[in-house]
Amino acid sequence: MSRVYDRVALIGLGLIAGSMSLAIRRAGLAAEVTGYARSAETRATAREIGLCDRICDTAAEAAADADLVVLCVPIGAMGPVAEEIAPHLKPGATVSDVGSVKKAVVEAVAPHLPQGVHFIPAHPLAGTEHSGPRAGFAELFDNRFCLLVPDADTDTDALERLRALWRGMGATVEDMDAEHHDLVLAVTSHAPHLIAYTMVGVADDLRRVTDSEVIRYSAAGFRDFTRIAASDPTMWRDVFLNNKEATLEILGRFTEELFALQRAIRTGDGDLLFDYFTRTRAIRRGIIEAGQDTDAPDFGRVKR
Ligand SMILES: NC(=O)c1ccc[n+]([C@@H]2O[C@H](COP(=O)([O-])OP(=O)(O)OC[C@H]3O[C@@H](n4cnc5c(N)ncnc54)[C@H](O)[C@@H]3O)[C@@H](O)[C@H]2O)c1
Ligand SMILES: O=C(O)C(=O)C[C@]1(C(=O)O)C=C[C@@H](O)C=C1
Repeated sequence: MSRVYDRVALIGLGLIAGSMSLAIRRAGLAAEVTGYARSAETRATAREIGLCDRICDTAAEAAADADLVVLCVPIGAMGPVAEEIAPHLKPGATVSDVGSVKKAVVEAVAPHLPQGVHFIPAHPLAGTEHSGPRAGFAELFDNRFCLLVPDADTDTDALERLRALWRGMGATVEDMDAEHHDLVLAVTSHAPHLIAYTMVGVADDLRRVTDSEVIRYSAAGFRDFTRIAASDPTMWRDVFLNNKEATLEILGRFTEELFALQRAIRTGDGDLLFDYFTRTRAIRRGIIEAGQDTDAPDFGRVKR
């Protein structure tokens, strides 16, 4: 794979930035990857494990001279970080991000960026429940989608280079507009996470009543929920605070369906339950036929 950028700067050194650095270096996509994280402890860990070619003590130092700067911080930190690096950006550089919400990130970041800097938001549909600089691995983006959010004014060369970077990291790249992205992800990622958090919370409340049996005898379905509900609290707090409208819309629909199923159970309406589960099973089979892997945690993986 050939070099796409001379210098890539990653701001925020957790699961996604760590995986990006390893994937970029695996494929030789940049001459140098610099990194910055807010806490001295994270920077020390990143240095110790050789996560990037160079770890900087300020965001400005990491971003200076970079051809691509990727914001890999929680959604709520995107705006302040953009403001901090803005005066140090090289003319012609591209700024991108990996945030799980797009409209709020565009609104928070774009106003800070100077003329002559290209801003192309992105979202790799890949992750795990782990966070921090030790969580990254080079294969995270292999066969996953990465959604880019260009607009009508986006520079085509800058867009092609960012596409080449994500393809080089193993991802399948598609474009989407920010509002549509946030609605789709509210269905496929944000609401499911909230439901998992809730279910594990309910089980935790019940634990006191059932003498820990819900944990001891947790079945596969519940274990999947606990994996998802172990995800980073800061990241997910920021996702919900910044994709409020779409998430509330989907949760409203979810609650209505839940009430309908609840009623069917109470009234013994087996036909309704059977028909409903038949329909949802077909959706699962459709995902598999479309080339996505069968394991729930691999949702988002694509056939190449
Ligand atoms: N985890 C996932 O599954 C996943 C998947 C796709 C996208 N994302 C998005 O990627 C971003 C990063 O997520 P992650 O999973 O890598 O999180 P993470 O917690 O592993 O890493 C975030 C890093 O940002 C640092 N940080 C926080 N605030 C900062 C600030 N103000 N300035 C500099 N550094 C700061 C933290 O110290 C940490 O090192 C989030 O916006 C998230 O929505 C996450
Ligand atoms: O597999 C997981 O642990 C994830 O939650 C990854 C996941 C998802 O919901 O699919 C989480 C948030 C993202 O923004 C992208 C991917």
